[in-house]
This record gives sequence, structure tokens and C-alpha cells, in this order.
Amino acid sequence: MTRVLDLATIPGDGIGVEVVAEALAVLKAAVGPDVEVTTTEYPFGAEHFLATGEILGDDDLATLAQHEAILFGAVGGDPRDPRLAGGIIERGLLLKLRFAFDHYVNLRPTKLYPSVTSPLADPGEVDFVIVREGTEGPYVGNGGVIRQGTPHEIATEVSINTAYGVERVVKHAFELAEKRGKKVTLVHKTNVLTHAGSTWSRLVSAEASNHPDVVWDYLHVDAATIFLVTDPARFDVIVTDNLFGDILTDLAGAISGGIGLAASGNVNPEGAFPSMFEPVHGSAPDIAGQQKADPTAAILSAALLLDHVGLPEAAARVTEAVSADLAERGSATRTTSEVGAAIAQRVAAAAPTH
Ligand SMILES: NC(=O)C1=CN([C@@H]2O[C@H](COP(=O)(O)OP(=O)(O)OC[C@H]3O[C@@H](n4cnc5c(N)ncnc54)[C@H](O)[C@@H]3O)[C@@H](O)[C@H]2O)C=CC1
Ligand SMILES: CC(C)CC(=O)C(=O)O
Ligand SMILES: [Mg+2]
Repeated sequence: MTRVLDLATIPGDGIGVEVVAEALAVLKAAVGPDVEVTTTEYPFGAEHFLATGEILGDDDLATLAQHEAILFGAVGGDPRDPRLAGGIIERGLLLKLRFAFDHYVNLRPTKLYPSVTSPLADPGEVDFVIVREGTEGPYVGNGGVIRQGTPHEIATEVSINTAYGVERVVKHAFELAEKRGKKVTLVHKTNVLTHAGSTWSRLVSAEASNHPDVVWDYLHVDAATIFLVTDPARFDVIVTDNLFGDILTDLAGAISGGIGLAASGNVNPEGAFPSMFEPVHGSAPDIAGQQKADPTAAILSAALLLDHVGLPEAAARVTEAVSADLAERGSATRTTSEVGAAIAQRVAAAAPTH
């Protein structure tokens, strides 16, 4: 019987549209004839909002929830446009999806492929995963502004860290480390953010006692930025909060060959909701519409999706094709479509045909 993989796609804005087209073509080429991929494209994003006034309603969430997984591009428009002020799209669409679908594991693997040049002189073996908490922290919108517009204006942005939320993501990080290099690094700022820091430290220490073969250590986030540049090979699994994870994963992308290679998954491990896979990067208005975006991050995100939905062989075909393509491309400049087509061709050649 043919397995049906029913996907929602949300290409979004800017280069999101360009890279999702390539990722979807690669995904379809990877699965082989035993899997039927059905896709429904949703128009959400800044452009859609400006045209219709709609961002993402509860009825849209109910519709999206019917799909097995979501392939997401990137959202965000012209930052100078006052109609998009306050991250109305980033919050009202992307974060709303992550929160509503309980994507508490924001999985961001970093791997320096052998043929890829890192800006670091001697990076060593770079292969780690940042497990970023995805539903809490300062991203929940808890705060406000009083005395706005006066010299006495006060703005607050309160970071929410629940024991429930921290414990489950920490547990996931340790379980991942069990399958990898058996090391977890908690990154926080416990010397200053002492309230949230003590919750994270206590729950990491408690979970560590369930994993005697996993070593764990701790770094303040500022020091973590040093070691990501001077000694990235020391990391296996980093667990951290929503904000620190956001920042560190752009840095992780930069040291491993560029943000155009950095993939991610917004995962609900229990499968209560569809998980959503997206490149780490944004809509890149500076290069949008010019076929300059590297679609590899979106393609590797599609591989994470395939793995998540129980198609690990298809996922491996994608990562192997990416690895081979990276080895071949060297410093040649290719368009978004050329990179996508080259990877899709390799994947198709490796996929079963019966
Ligand atoms: N997940 C999402 O939808 C995200 C959305 N954003 C939004 O995207 C917009 C732009 O944000 P920025 O801070 O400029 O971050 P960005 O990630 O879009 O771009 C940062 C820099 O990286 C380059 N870049 C990004 N992706 C690339 C790719 N695939 N290939 C080659 N170069 C690439 C861009 O050209 C730019 O110079 C904003 O509206 C922001 O809020 C930002 C991050 C994530
Ligand atoms: C635009 C933000 C909401 C998201 C972001 O930068 C990220 O998830 O990496
Ligand atoms: Mg980010």
C-alpha cells in the first residue's frame, strides 16, 4: 500500500518562497514511488497580510493541524514598513504556530561538511545540535510599556520559564545526547538571570542523574560565543532557552559554512500536533527575488522532516546528496534553482524506482 505523506507548505516571504520550492522538489524526489507526497500551499506571510489583512486565524490553525508536517520558508517584510511594525508577522504567524502546535523542541543541528570552508582557521570536527526551547522564554509576549512616549517610559519583556517547559526540553536534550556524543552543555546566564537560571540549572542537574553515561557542563552564554568560535568541536548537545538559542544558532550557522546551510525543526515530539521544518534564516529582503539564496538550509530542513515522519532512508538520501553537492560546488556561484536542481538530480538518482 502506498504511504501518503500529507504536507502543508508555508513558503512565506522573500527568499522563503524561493528556497521552499527547491526543498519540496528535493523531498519529492527523495521518497521514491512507495510514498505519495500531497501538498497544500498556504499563502501566509507579510505580503498576504498587506494584501488581505489576515495573518493566521484559529480556523487556519485547525486546517494546518490536519497535515502530517509543515514545511516553512521564512516570513518578514520590509522593516521600514510601519504596517509591519512590532514583528506583527513574526509573532502573529511564526511564533503563533510554534506555540499553538507546542513545538517545544527547536532542533538546530550544526555540521561542518568536509568540503565546506569555515571562517574559522582550525575548526576541528564541528558536529553538534542546539536544542532550543521553543515555546517559552522572552518570546511569549509577557511585558508591556507604561508611560509610553514620555521621558519616563518603561518597557518590560518578561522571560517565562516553567518547570514543566524546561524539564521536558532538557529531558529531550539528554535523550538526544544518549544517541550522540553523550555530552550536554547547558547555556544560560545564571550569574545574572538568577531566577530563570536556577530553574534551568536545577532541572538539568536532576535530569543528568537519570543519564550517568552523559557528561554535562555549563557555560554562560557570553562565554559560549567564545567557544563556538575558538573550540566548536567541544560541543555535542547544547540545551538553552528560546532567546539564547535563537542567537547562538545564527552563530552556529556562520561557523559551519553560512546561514544558507543551517536547518531546523520545530518539533512536537509527542506528535500531538504537526511539527514544522524551516531554515534557520529569515526572509533576507536584501537578496530576495534575485536567485541568490542558498536553498541548502531549506533542503536539509526537508531532510529533518523526512526523518521525523519515519522516512529515514529518504532523509539520508537528501543529506548524502547535499554532502556530495557541497563537495562539488566549491566556490562556484550558482543560482538558487541551480543548486536545488543539482541536489534533486542526485537524490532522484539514488531513490528507488520500482
Ligand atoms: N524563521 C523566520 O521566518 C525568520 C524570519 N526573520 C525575518 O526575516 C527578515 C530579515 O531578517 P534578517 O535579520 O535580515 O535575517 P536573515 O536571516 O533574513 O538575513 C541575514 C543575512 O543572511 C543572508 N541570508 C539569509 N539566508 C540566506 C540564504 N539562504 N542564502 C544566502 N544568504 C542568506 C541575508 O541575505 C542577510 O544578509 C526580518 O523580517 C526578520 O524578522 C528572521 C529570522 C527568522
Ligand atoms: C523571527 C523570529 C521569531 C524567529 C527567529 O529568528 C528564529 O527562530 O531563528
Ligand atoms: Mg533567528
